[in-house]
Amino acid sequence: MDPMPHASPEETPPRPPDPAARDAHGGEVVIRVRDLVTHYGDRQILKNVSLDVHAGEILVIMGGSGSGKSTLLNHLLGLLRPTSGVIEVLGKDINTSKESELTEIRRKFGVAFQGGALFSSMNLLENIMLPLYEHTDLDRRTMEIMARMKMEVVSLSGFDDLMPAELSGGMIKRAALARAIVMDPRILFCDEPSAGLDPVVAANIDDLILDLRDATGMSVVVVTHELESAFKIADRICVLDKGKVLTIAPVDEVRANPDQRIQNLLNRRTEEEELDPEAYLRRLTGEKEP
Ligand SMILES: Nc1ncnc2c1ncn2[C@@H]1O[C@H](COP(=O)(O)OP(=O)(O)OP(=O)(O)O)[C@@H](O)[C@H]1O
Repeated sequence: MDPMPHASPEETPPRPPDPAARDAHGGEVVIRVRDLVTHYGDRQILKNVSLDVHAGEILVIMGGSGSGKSTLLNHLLGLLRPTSGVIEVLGKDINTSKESELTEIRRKFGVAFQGGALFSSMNLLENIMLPLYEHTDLDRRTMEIMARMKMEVVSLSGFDDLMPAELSGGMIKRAALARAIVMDPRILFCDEPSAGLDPVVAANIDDLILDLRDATGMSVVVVTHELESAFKIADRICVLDKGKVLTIAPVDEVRANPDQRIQNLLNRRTEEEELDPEAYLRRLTGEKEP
């Protein structure tokens, strides 16, 4: 008997789906939030927030100051317990998960914090290796190689020995991204990845996030105030207002949404620029930004 019968073309087994090739809006759900309610003391901060994040998509969370973006992000990271509601990350309910299960889920996501959150006493290489120390038993040499591969991805090769105080704002953001992806996460969370950077450096960070997503197929959740950045990188935008989701939709739909609260948020930058007399004067005189 032929131990390996040849399959006819009709019998060819189906290929497993390629997550990177899936439709960003119809693919597997990697984060599922339902009716999330949270309080600080007596004050209700999030009001029945529901949203999904799909495999391979970039979801940008926007909203005015105090609208609840950081609170929502902290919930997704399992750092806060809600008053009620469900938060499932990669199929696990993180509110009811044990600490050991939470650690297992956290291995599968990376976080790039707003200020970089680099340890000032460690050099760049050590900072980027940190998650490997925390979550793996790899030998130091392997960790160094893995960290350097990610430093190359974010254009920080050769800066192993620099201390955080010696890095520019853009380098700190890139270092934070390198550390966040050093474990090849399924989900990357970025808190204000381009805030405080000049426009060219900020645009580089946006390109980097897009390239990382395209290369790995990971999902990315970004909290940002930067409108240009949101429009450039988002597949979908979730607009929060006073703890409620006003809309969660593709960029073009959000821009065309007639809701005045959404339009106020989207037009904020233009209004701010119009009201800035110094910027106006600089435009007239052709002087560069200080
Ligand atoms: N630890 C806390 N204790 C009490 N109230 C808090 C706490 N953290 C945040 N808040 C309040 O909760 C609300 C939502 O805050 P949050 O930081 O989530 O908003 P945000 O949209 O991220 O704002 P920003 O863009 O200014 O960072 C705000 O009114 C804030 O004052």
